[in-house]
Amino acid sequence: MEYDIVIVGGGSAGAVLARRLSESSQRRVLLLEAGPAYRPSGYPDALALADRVGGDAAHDWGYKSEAGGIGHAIHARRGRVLGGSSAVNAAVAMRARPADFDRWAQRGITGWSAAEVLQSFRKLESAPYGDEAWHGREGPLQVRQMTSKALTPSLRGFVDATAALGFERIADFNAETQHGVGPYPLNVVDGVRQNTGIAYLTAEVRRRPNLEIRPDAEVDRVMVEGGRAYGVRLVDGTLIAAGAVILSAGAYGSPAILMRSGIGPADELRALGIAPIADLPVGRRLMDHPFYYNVYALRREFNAMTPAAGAILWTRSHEAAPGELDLHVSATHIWDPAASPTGGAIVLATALTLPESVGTVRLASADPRVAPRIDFNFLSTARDRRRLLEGVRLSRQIGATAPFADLVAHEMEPGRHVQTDAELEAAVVAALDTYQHATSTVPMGADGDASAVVDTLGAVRGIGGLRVIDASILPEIPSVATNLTTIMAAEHIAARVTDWSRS
Ligand SMILES: Cc1cc2nc3c(=O)[nH]c(=O)nc-3n(C[C@H](O)[C@H](O)[C@H](O)COP(=O)(O)OP(=O)(O)OC[C@H]3O[C@@H](n4cnc5c(N)ncnc54)[C@H](O)[C@@H]3O)c2cc1C
Repeated sequence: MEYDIVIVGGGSAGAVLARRLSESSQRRVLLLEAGPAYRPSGYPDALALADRVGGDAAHDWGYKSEAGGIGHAIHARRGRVLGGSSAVNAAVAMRARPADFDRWAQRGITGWSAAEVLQSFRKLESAPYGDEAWHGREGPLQVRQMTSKALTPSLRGFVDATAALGFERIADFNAETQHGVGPYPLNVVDGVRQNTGIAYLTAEVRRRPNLEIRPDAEVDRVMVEGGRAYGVRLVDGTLIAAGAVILSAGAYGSPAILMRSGIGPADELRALGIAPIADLPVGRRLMDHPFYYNVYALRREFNAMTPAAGAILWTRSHEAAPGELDLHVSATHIWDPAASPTGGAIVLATALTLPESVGTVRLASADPRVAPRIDFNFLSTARDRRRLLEGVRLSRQIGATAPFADLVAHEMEPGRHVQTDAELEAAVVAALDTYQHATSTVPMGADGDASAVVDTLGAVRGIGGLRVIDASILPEIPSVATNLTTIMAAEHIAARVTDWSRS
């Protein structure tokens, strides 16, 4: 056998694992990535420039969700490149809150308390600001706090208008207090998005003789015999043997690979002609943040749209549980200026950050070239609808408050003709998008939790030598963007597993 460990997917989590696991020169690590692997300084502009969000078609998996209850499909973006979705995201570097980890504990999950994960959050970052109690100074990921001065006039107007409505100003969302408004922390340096292919897989790390990174290598399935994973098969039929397999293919990729390998809901697999080897609830707990864009045309004299991100209000609906912050209003310029009559626009996007609606990821076919079926099942509860609409009303209230209101020409979306609750609900549902934060399709859980697929260190139940470590194992979606929490999860597990071949 040539490799001790094969990691499938070099995204937010996979790049972390490739670096950490190859720190021991005795361990031979292979990282397989379906997309290309650019040099750290060689990413094309479509991926490198932080103001361009979502990448391009050449580096996207092209997934579309099912229309479902909201009546339309959504482009579920995922980066297909070394760095994964961290190479196409908005580079907002915010951590899950202690209240998020408290909910994990309520599920019986141990080892992931707010105090325990804080050390892993500190370990991942290099932040030249903030209190050392919260921040790391020497981690691979460069994180910078946007200042009010660096914001465009309209983004600053958003912060000031929100503060004028009585919300607290937050200088550092990654410290003790999150309830309020302030500029984003970003993993951006000199306008370049620091994806994990850059931050974790530096030229020096890539030179390690015991680490091989193989691009353009798409995995079909995990090879399992006698209840043990012994390698993977690529879509082109190549077999690769390894002592242990880690799936880090993301919230759509990892469940799809598991199911093609016979690990998933047995009835569904049989119906597709796949022989089940472990009947587990893979793909049954898809969670994501529903997202609605309240858009304003900027007045021509305030048309600046760079930097694109931004600032955020993190707050709670009237129905939030105690201690929870279940709404975001995120202010960015991620909008085509040509679509604005004034040549400039600002988006106040509302997200429900603690949705109770749960969706699914299923296989459409045993053929790895066929995309999985993604059903977000957004707004399937009345409470989710009410809370999201409360957020959109708040966003429009900010939109009508000075100084923001003085900087914009008019509201473009949903537009002034939308006034009644029924009109607003119809407009929000018709244009609903995802925040692109899919999680929990291969959820971790305590022993005895029948809805879990992996244990608290990512080991797949009942299969030896197989782990899943990426956004799919988060037991539920955190109330914030998911990149930092995914990177943290990889750091957290990498530091705790002592024998990767056992599970
Ligand atoms: C447009 C967009 C904007 C976002 N904005 C933010 C933001 O500003 N802040 C934030 O915190 N989060 C953001 N997110 C979410 C965040 O980026 C993701 O939660 C995070 O990157 C997920 O990490 P992951 O390791 O689970 O998966 P990914 O990073 O997606 O990595 C999976 C990797 O596996 C590879 N792969 C998949 N299948 C296979 C296969 N069969 N064989 C081989 N390789 C495979 C993929 O190509 C990819 O490289 C955004 C996401 C998107 C798409």
